[in-house]
Amino acid sequence: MKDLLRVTNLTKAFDETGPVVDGIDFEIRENEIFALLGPSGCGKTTSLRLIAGFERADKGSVSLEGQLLESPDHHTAPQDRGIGFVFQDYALFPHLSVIDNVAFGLTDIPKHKRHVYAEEVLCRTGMGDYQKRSPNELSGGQQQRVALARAIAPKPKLVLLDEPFSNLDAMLRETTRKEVRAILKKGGMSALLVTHDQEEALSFADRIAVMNNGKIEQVGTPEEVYYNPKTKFVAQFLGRTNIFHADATGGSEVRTSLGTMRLNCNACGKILCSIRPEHLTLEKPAGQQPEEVGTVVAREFKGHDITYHVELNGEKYLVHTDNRVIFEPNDSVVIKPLESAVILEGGN
Ligand SMILES: Nc1ncnc2c1ncn2[C@@H]1O[C@H](COP(=O)(O)OP(=O)(O)OP(=O)(O)O)[C@@H](O)[C@H]1O
Repeated sequence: MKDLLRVTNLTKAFDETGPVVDGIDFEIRENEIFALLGPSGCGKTTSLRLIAGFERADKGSVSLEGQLLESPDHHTAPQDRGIGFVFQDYALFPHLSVIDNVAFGLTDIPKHKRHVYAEEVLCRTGMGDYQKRSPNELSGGQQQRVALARAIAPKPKLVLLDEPFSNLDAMLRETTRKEVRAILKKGGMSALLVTHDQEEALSFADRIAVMNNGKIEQVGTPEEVYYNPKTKFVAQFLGRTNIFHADATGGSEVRTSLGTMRLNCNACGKILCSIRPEHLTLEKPAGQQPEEVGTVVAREFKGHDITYHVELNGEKYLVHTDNRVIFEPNDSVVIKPLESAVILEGGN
């Protein structure tokens, strides 16, 4: 797949406290949905605004299909970038009907054709029956689909989505997310989603850049960043995990307080590792040494699965099992790894 958007060493400071976007690099490919994921204040929205053209870059560049859009010496105006936006608060024009909202930006096509085309796009986003309504007569999810119709109607090469689902309740958020993804994929469009919600990024994007403190810590597919985090921050931000130290001796196995465990690569020396709770399971003790036997200290029953909190040698571990593995608090248990642990630091 060809690169569509290329962001190189992009840097922005608002004051002397230092850059809020600090030398980020990534590219978005054609037909790709990409997410910038990170905690509040890490610089996601500022990155998006630099790409959109609402902020000026201090260093680095943004280019689309090889055309420079932004650098310290160059600035293409937002409306000339071929980029569409969908914001958190939908930002529909309240005094215009749904169809007029969508037709508004279609200045490149003759006036008499604008409504015909706007109707076509509204049908594509499932809003064909609501053309005459005003935005305040729509639910949040419907407004969001109109906002998407308006953003994609001028056929932008790239659509920027800034926390577009965060004003929707949990149920509607999930369905709207699925629908929007399907619409973008069907239309062969590329999109950049900004979110602090890891589940949203994991389920919506083809690839994710995990951002912390103005920098990108890792770029990868949802599976890569979740199961093979490169840093402690990425491991912890993407979901619950167990972090532990170990002494590696040069091979791909290591003795840990959880017993002998495989590693994701050969390592030597002190290492910091991560293993997801669902990559561990529990068994009844059967002749293990006392230091290999832990105690269940709490249990979270969630219907189809269970998370156990287990104390072992003074450390707490999380173990996620299906609901057929039943232990009670105070039971003695042995923790068994089902997969390799991932090295986060050290080991070279
Ligand atoms: N116009 C501005 N002037 C000064 N500081 C700003 C400006 N815009 C953003 N900031 C600061 O830059 C930092 C990054 O903000 P940004 O909105 O990019 O973060 P974010 O990751 O999108 O956060 P959130 O998820 O809360 O929206 C924050 O500390 C913010 O206060």
